[in-house]
Amino acid sequence: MNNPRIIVALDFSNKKQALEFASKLDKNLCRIKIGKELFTSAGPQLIEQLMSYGFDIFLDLKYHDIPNTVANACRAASDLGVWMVNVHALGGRKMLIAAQEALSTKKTKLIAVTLLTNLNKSDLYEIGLNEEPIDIVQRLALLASDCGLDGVVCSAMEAPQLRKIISKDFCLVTPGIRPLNGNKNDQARVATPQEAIQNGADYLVIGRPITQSNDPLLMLQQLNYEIEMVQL
Ligand SMILES: O=c1ccn([C@@H]2O[C@H](COP(=O)(O)O)[C@@H](O)[C@H]2O)c(=O)[nH]1
Repeated sequence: MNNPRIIVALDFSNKKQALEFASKLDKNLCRIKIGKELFTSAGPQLIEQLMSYGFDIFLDLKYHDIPNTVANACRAASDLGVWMVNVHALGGRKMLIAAQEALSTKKTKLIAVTLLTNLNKSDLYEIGLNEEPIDIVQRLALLASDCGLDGVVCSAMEAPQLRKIISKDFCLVTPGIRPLNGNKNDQARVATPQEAIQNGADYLVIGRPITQSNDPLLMLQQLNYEIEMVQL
């Protein structure tokens, strides 16, 4: 597979568990996402190791700070040679532009988180955002696109609307993916893998449905098969 669409969220607490799990995966069937928990415990050395096994790495640290700080963090991430890194779109235009300009190699894709997929309308109301999730996601995605970023993180529920208004090269990365009738855990805005692809998602971030499966490789193969069926 030239362009694996599944990004496995390697949400483990330490390097040993993460490497053991990664050894069960196939680099031709997935990319790997390293988030805050694993990066804090294992650091950049783990990224280098996984890249040496041939995996593309999405460094999901969701930077959100003043422009100078975020720009320097993005430069450090692209120096590591990761495939993708992200920031929060809520950091605003100046931060997004500084981050984009700071990448040391344009081989690293920079994307912006719009609204976390665990948030629903009442969570948003509580923090003073009295709008539909889709309206907020759309506004932040347009901002990210205007600032020259490569794409956004959104839920697959919002992908159809974004596909109507932003160029097809703009990458939509969708967590909150659950098999039909699967446990939602702490996710709110969810979709099945088939729905995500039909809705126009480019990449599907999938954690627990794969990491907690009895046979992760088989699960990965099945999910890829389901995705391919939609693409035919
Ligand atoms: O809006 C967002 C942004 C990032 N994530 C991350 O994706 C995975 C999802 O894991 P699951 O186990 O499939 O729920 C996780 O690492 C999150 O930090 C997200 O869920 N939503």
